[in-house]
Amino acid sequence: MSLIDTYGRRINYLRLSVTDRCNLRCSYCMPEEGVEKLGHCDVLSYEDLLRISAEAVAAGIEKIRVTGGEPLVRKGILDFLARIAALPGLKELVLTTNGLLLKEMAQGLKDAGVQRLNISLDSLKPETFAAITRGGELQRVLDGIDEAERVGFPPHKINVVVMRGVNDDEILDFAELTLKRPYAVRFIEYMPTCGDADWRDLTVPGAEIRERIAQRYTIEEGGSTERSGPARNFRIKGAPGSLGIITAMTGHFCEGCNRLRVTAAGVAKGCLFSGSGVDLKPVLATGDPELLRQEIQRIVAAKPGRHEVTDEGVETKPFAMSRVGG
Ligand SMILES: Nc1nc2c(ncn2[C@@H]2O[C@H](COP(=O)(O)OP(=O)(O)OP(=O)(O)O)[C@@H](O)[C@H]2O)c(=O)[nH]1
Ligand SMILES: C[S@@+](CC[C@H](N)C(=O)[O-])C[C@H]1O[C@@H](n2cnc3c(N)ncnc32)[C@H](O)[C@@H]1O
Ligand code: SF4
Ligand code: SF4
Repeated sequence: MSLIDTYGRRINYLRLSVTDRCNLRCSYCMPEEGVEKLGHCDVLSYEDLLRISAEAVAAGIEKIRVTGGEPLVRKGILDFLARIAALPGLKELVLTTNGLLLKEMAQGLKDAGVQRLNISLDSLKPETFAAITRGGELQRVLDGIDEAERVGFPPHKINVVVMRGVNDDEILDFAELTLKRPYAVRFIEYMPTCGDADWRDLTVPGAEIRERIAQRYTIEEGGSTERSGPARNFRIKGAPGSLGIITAMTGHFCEGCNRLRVTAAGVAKGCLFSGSGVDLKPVLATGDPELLRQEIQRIVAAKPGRHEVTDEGVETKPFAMSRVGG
């Protein structure tokens, strides 16, 4: 089976948010006081998340990325991941994390069948890291990254949200990390999802990030695979690691978009910026897998052609990325 939308795009990638909770409060993701938490009844049970995943895979999804909030803070996550990994037909199970709990959980994640980790890391300086994350301890994340490598994960993808005047002085430091380690460092353009008025000052265009690296190093174009994300990849000549830029604001990767999202509250979204999305709870309540599969097919059919972030900002209402899963 395959899921093809009205623009001819094959949708084979599901981003599944398992919680809206987080052990950090990144300034670009949520307000300082945090966001109102979903009640326990509003968060989908693991059983329901599994039913959605099973039907999505049966319909044509090949890759599932588990995200959040912070997925590693949800109780029982390792058992859940092992059950997802066992779904027949699923080719890739991957996870996006802030890395704070990796030191303790890396082995468990590997044993559960997670194949690869994307780790958010916005600064290599303890004070800047603490300021961006509002209290996070950099060393814990670095230890977690090392531990995940030690237990045998393939080279990690490191996500860096670049913000002018905050961490853009570290673009070269992050690029140089790929000279020492085989990581895929991806710079993400800051998106004004929280409705902030000063986003123009903060967003550093991908072209500028690349140019700053190119001024210092010879760069070569790098490849991307069919199920790979929205990053445009390149590398410093001779480096074991690679670099990528996710031009969420200035670029147009929507024509190649292959993804579907389900939030922790059970709302399916054809696009990161889809306003209200489709609540899957009523169809889950019927207990009928066929109806669930049909609903997934309908959401794919209604997937918008492009994003609603333009040079003017975000057209949709502000939202906390932690609610949608990035
Ligand atoms: N606009 C937009 N941004 C996205 C999309 N997918 C990912 N991003 C941005 O890229 C960030 C990093 O995403 P990840 O969770 O690492 O997933 P990914 O980039 O799909 O990862 P891979 O599948 O490993 O390439 C997200 O949090 C978003 O900020 C997308 O479909 N549209
Ligand atoms: C919402 S987090 C969820 C997973 C996990 N807590 C983490 O931080 O990796 C997923 C991704 O969204 C990105 N993100 C959140 N808000 C963003 C924003 N305003 N602009 C760009 N990326 C953002 C984060 O950097 C992170 O890589
Ligand atoms: S980006 Fe991830 S770690 Fe940071 S607040 Fe959002 S959900 Fe938490
Ligand atoms: S903005 Fe929407 S359509 Fe564009 S790549 Fe992201 S999810 Fe896909």
